[in-house]
Amino acid sequence: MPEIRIENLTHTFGKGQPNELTVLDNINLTFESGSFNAIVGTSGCGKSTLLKMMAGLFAPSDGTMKLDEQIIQGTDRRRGMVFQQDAVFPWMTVARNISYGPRLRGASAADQREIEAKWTQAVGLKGFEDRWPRELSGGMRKRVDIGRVYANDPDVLLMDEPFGALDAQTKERMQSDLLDTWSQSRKTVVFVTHDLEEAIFLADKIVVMSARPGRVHHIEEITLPRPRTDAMRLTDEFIQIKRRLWEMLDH
Ligand SMILES: Nc1ncnc2c1ncn2[C@@H]1O[C@H](COP(=O)(O)OP(=O)(O)OP(=O)(O)O)[C@@H](O)[C@H]1O
Repeated sequence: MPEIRIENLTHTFGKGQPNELTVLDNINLTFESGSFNAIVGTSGCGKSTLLKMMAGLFAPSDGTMKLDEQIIQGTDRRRGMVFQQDAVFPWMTVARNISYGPRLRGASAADQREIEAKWTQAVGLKGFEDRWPRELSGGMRKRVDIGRVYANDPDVLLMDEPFGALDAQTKERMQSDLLDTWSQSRKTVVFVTHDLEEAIFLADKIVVMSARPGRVHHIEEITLPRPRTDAMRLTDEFIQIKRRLWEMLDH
């Protein structure tokens, strides 16, 4: 499993123009192979920009971003991205959505059925294979999104507030289920969120960013044991981490 290394990365939108805006300033980060990482910070500190660069959607104005020593350039199936808004195709059933990537790459019908069965089960959608997205709740559509990214078997999962639009209870269920899926394959995950509790519950490492321009303010290693359980959210250790991180954020 690969490691992501970000070195001396700076990004300025509209460089050289009167309205140029430096959103990321000298970022140095390593996301270890197989680790679950979260990025938190106030709105506008550049979290999504950093994640989109890791996806290869655009290049930094300065510095490098490497995956296994190779400079990240352009999008690649090895780096799967889940956005806040679900990207489910409304004209495909749940199963067809999930096997979309492999089908595009020419997987046989038998392989597609196998992938559909594996991932509908893994993301908790068994029994819903033939449903249409319009028949699903927001949480279920998110499950389709995650299943579809996993079905591509990426090495890295980049998640931009994937549960941001869900109610609190659904969100907690999705977090636990995501950890279950992740623990079976240990892909390298980078998860952007506003929600400190979500970051602490999920991650091995939390990057706290400060804004204007976005910089790495602090890195918190989370040593809570795995598997994580909902009861841990109420422990003193958890609450103390949350309080400490909350005080670091620019409010
Ligand atoms: N394509 C773009 N062109 C110009 N400015 C941009 C572009 N994309 C983002 N920005 C600016 O860059 C800054 C960082 O945006 P970004 O979306 O990365 O922040 P964020 O930390 O993810 O915010 P949020 O938590 O609100 O999603 C913002 O000031 C935003 O307006």
